[in-house]
Amino acid sequence: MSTTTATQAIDGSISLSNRLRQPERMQSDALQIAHELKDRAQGLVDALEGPTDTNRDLAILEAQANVRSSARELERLTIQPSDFLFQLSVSQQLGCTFWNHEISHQNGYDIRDLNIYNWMMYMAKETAPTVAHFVKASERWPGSEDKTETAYSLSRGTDLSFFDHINASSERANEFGTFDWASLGTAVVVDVGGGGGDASVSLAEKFADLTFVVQDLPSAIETARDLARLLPKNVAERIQFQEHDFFEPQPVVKEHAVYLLRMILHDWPDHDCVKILQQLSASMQNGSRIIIMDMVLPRPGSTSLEYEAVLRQKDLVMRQNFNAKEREREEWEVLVAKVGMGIAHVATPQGSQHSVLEVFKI
Ligand SMILES: C[S@@+](CC[C@H](N)C(=O)[O-])C[C@H]1O[C@@H](n2cnc3c(N)ncnc32)[C@H](O)[C@@H]1O
Repeated sequence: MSTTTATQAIDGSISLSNRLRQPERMQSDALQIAHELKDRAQGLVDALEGPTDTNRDLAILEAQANVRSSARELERLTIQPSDFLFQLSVSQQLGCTFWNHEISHQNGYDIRDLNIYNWMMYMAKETAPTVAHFVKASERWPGSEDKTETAYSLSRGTDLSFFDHINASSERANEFGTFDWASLGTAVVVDVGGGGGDASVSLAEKFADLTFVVQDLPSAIETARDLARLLPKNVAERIQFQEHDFFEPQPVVKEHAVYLLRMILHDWPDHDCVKILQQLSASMQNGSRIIIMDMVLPRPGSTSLEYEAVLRQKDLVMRQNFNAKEREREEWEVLVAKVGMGIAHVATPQGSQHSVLEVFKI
């Protein structure tokens, strides 16, 4: 193995171990040994990169033996689901070069790939607890075909079915809960660039006094209207669909109207956002406001590396697709100030990547 390969492997494992060094995993033996393994692997790299003298070969042999010993210890452990990823990441990056580890060779995943990493985190956090409760659930409800008597519901301590539980705790439900929609009374919510109207439908189901106008380009509105035929009457009768280009003057002009921009502005560079906001500003009346639901990027280093990487990856996707971007709080402030507006409130619901920004005309 070249020293470059070794160094890359170590670098990779160091950044991964930082990403995975969450408090809930600190207690396990596996983690301790994995850290020891990492240190010992670093020792091997040092030995390999060390000065070429008579002690070098001995140092390499000794370091290699240390690595093997930690690796064997790690392999002997029964590893908890949350530790599995850590072991896998270490063995992926170190193991395949130092020893033949079954998992790394069989699966061939590169855990440095964020998608693979996210998938594995999902498996460990979401799927593993369900799997772990399968036997108990089978014992408690032998042969049950009831949607609420599952390993999933047992593992989450809920009486709800999978989908009801997901919906009750979903990011969207959470996200919408951040703003006091009920306080608007009988206002109209204009869902600007509302797509299929999903956001309006979710809100209409919860807030019976609100009415909605979902605006989008003609083809999107056509599809949305088709889908709306499936909605229950008490929801459908409060949602209108309207073809509207948000670069054109806003047709809904009403006191207390709320203009919802959900996942819109991140698709556009600043100069286009200014045009979109100017059209809304021109139509805003007494008590009107804009609710922006979009990402507010954390300042570099202010959150975990892993979380920041996920968000910044989305920032790159915006750049790659639209020459647009995700914005930090200061960037949002500068943007809305360009159209004479200010941000009254920013809230980031727990578990959501989106924030809710309440924007008023100054
Ligand atoms: C990322 S989607 C967001 C949809 C919706 N707001 C949501 O939260 O699910 C962006 C939406 O903007 C719409 N859009 C793009 N350009 C538009 C324009 N010039 N006028 C109105 N809508 C537009 C797209 O059709 C699409 O539905």
